[in-house]
Amino acid sequence: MSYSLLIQSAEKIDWKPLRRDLRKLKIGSKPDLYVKIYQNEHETITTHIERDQFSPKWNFNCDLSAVSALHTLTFRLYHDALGPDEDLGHAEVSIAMLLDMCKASEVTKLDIKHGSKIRGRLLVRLTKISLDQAVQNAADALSELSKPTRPELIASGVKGAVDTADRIKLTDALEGVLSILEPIVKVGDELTKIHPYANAAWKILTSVYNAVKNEREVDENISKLAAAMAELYSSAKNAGIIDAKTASLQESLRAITMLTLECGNFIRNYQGHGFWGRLNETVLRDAGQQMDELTARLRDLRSSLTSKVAIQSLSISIQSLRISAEIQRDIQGLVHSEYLQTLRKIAAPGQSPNKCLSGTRGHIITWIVEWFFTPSDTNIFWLSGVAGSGKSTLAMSISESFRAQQRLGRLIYFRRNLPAGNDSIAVLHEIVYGITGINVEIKRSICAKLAQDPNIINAPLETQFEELLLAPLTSANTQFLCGPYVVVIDALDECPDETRTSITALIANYFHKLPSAFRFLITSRPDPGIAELFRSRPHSILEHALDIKSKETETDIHLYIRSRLQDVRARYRLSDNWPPPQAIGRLVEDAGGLFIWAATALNLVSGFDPQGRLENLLEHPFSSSGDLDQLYTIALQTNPDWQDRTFSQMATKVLGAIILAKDSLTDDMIDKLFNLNTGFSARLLQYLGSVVQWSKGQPARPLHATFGDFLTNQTRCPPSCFIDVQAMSTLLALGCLRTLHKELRFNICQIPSSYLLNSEIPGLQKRIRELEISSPLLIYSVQFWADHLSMATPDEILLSLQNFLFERFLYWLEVLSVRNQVGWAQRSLETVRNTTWVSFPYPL
Ligand SMILES: Nc1ncnc2c1ncn2[C@@H]1O[C@H](COP(=O)(O)OP(=O)(O)OP(=O)(O)O)[C@@H](O)[C@H]1O
Repeated sequence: MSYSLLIQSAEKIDWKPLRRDLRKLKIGSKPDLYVKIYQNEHETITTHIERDQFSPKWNFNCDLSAVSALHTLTFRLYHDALGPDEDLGHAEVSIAMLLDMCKASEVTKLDIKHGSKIRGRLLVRLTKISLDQAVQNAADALSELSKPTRPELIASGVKGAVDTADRIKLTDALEGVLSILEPIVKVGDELTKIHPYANAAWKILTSVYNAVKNEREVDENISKLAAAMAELYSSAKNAGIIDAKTASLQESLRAITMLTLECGNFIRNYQGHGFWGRLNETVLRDAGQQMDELTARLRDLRSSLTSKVAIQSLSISIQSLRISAEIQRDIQGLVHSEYLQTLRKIAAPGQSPNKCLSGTRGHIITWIVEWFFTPSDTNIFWLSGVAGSGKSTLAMSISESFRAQQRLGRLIYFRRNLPAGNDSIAVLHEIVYGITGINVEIKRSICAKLAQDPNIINAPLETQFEELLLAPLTSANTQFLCGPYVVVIDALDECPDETRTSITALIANYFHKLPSAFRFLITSRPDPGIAELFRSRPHSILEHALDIKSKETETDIHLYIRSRLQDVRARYRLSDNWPPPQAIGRLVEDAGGLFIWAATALNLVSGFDPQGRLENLLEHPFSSSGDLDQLYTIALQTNPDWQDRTFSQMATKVLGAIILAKDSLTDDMIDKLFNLNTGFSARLLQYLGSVVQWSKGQPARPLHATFGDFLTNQTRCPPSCFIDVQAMSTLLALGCLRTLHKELRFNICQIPSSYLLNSEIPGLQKRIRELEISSPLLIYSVQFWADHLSMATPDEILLSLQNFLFERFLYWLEVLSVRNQVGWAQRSLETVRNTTWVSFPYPL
């Protein structure tokens, strides 16, 4: 029996982040919610994510089939930023019961419970689809697709005529699509959000068209796929979508061009001009399945267009179709996920990069997207660029667009203050984990390897690369990989020295061995070590440096500044003739092609008194364009007290804690750490909104890594705010020690989680979680001690701290009633003693 399920929305979800989750979340953000649906505990389908909402509206439709109406449906609610391991709550109901509930009122409400607490309500609707209806749907679709476009040729019955007719049908359909796509491509930059996809789709279809024009044999099904594409375009044209005057129509057009890109790519591969290798029986069977899927997606999109359904649900239906088909095939999903949990993950910092402002970077995005879609032996694109030129933002946009197309689009990004442990194995595992989502065969093969040899995850890199990545991707059953699948590694230069070399070597020496359908985008500053290794592989690595002096960059920065100033004007209700006409041009000139300059300048202007701030900025004589140091100096001096020596000494400590600490600290914690007057850090930070992300009571973080570069470099930064890393580290360490002593007198403390989370002592983790009540500063202090102290302080202090910590371990064990585990405590202390003390973010 088939059912149609609608996950409409959720009513105000009652959720607050736990302290342990804070570092994964953006300050003040609302949750990014999605729902996973399980049928009798088997994961069946997942909605898309509705970001930043307590009352998300998914309007997500899907079909379910179930053997029995007694099957249970479980709806689990997740927050994307917290990962898939723990849900926020769930609702459970049998199919029969839900059908009954939906009879009375179309949409019904289900309580989402977390333990005994009701977190909110989920609005869903379940209806039966009758067999007749399903058969009728299928028959309609079939008859529509089988309509011959050239009846006279089909009817002629001459041998070979079917091939010829199919070729004509295919070329006709392609001509039809191309003639509609061409004007979109020509309009170009006006439709910048659509343009990269339309352009790439147009190029692929043109190459397919040129190739099939002269081919004798064309598969009948390929002609049907092309016909469905042509019909979609003709409907879109009739519905006025091709002219795309409004934002929602542009979204429709984007969905259409993305799907066209998929279809064009598929036809090209099928006809033997793309990524696939030899066509064997397995490949053909999989291709047939994929062809049916694509044809169905085209048909769905078309019928949605004609019934004028909002485009949001269109793109959702595209996604759901693909996801549901994959998931349905993977009946062992739950078992597999157990094995996959053993893979290591890159510890990602809370703050992910932003995406490019719509309309900017169109040229380079088009170029990279096209490059990804063009088969070649070179499978790594290395995008280098100076600090603040916009690499991370570009990386985020590209990975997002490939993720949305279900082409992996995995983004791995490094930031200086990341905890240790992001080494080449973690990167490899992250990719292995990512590729399990591509194809069930790959997932099975990786899980089988992990099941058969659980210790593989501790084997040398080469063995793991071959067995966990290369073998699953090149095995007979997985040759059919319709690339490109894209992995983006951002800010490679921000890995600490000891891991950067090994990760760069992994990329340079191993990635080229992967099937050509796997493409990598690596971004970094032009670091000499990275450059040397990458340039030794010219056949597999294409290098491109972001040009900050180019006309395109200037135009993009112009657009960015204009758009942000418009926002400021609207926010402060300024007059229509603000900003003055020369202002934008002058800011663009001063930015000198550096996005970070423009972003910081606009942060400054958008704070208090934008008119005055803009005037100040325009009056300032910058010695050269893109002079970030002067801009940062201006940003600091928005607080007039910097002239005062005592103030500047205290303020430098606060900035030092923000720049150097691995874990972000709140204003209160910083005050305590340095024994400052309560509220000093908060008063300082409220002036620094253009360079530090912070709000009262929340952890403070530098908005960009270049701010730390500036403050810690004596030649760039004024003496009053220069941070001497070595001296500041000692101060921080001593501050931690002092605070630790003070706090210990009052609090039940917590053992540093990094030592205990892997503990073998039964029940200990649970006890620790229960005790997670005391002082975040204490936790920070101990972790800080463990991570940093020995680098900056003399041996005696280190030794006394180690002994001190040992005492504390004993104390904690007592608190946790596991005192007899002294042996374990001693081992932990050994771990502490043997820790390599080199994980400091800045070289000392
Ligand atoms: N296309 C864009 N649209 C909107 N904002 C952008 C764009 N490019 C960059 N920015 C802004 O400029 C700032 C700097 O960009 P980004 O962090 O991407 O530079 P980067 O080259 O990665 O710097 P670094 O080498 O220091 O890591 C970002 O904070 C971002 O907000």
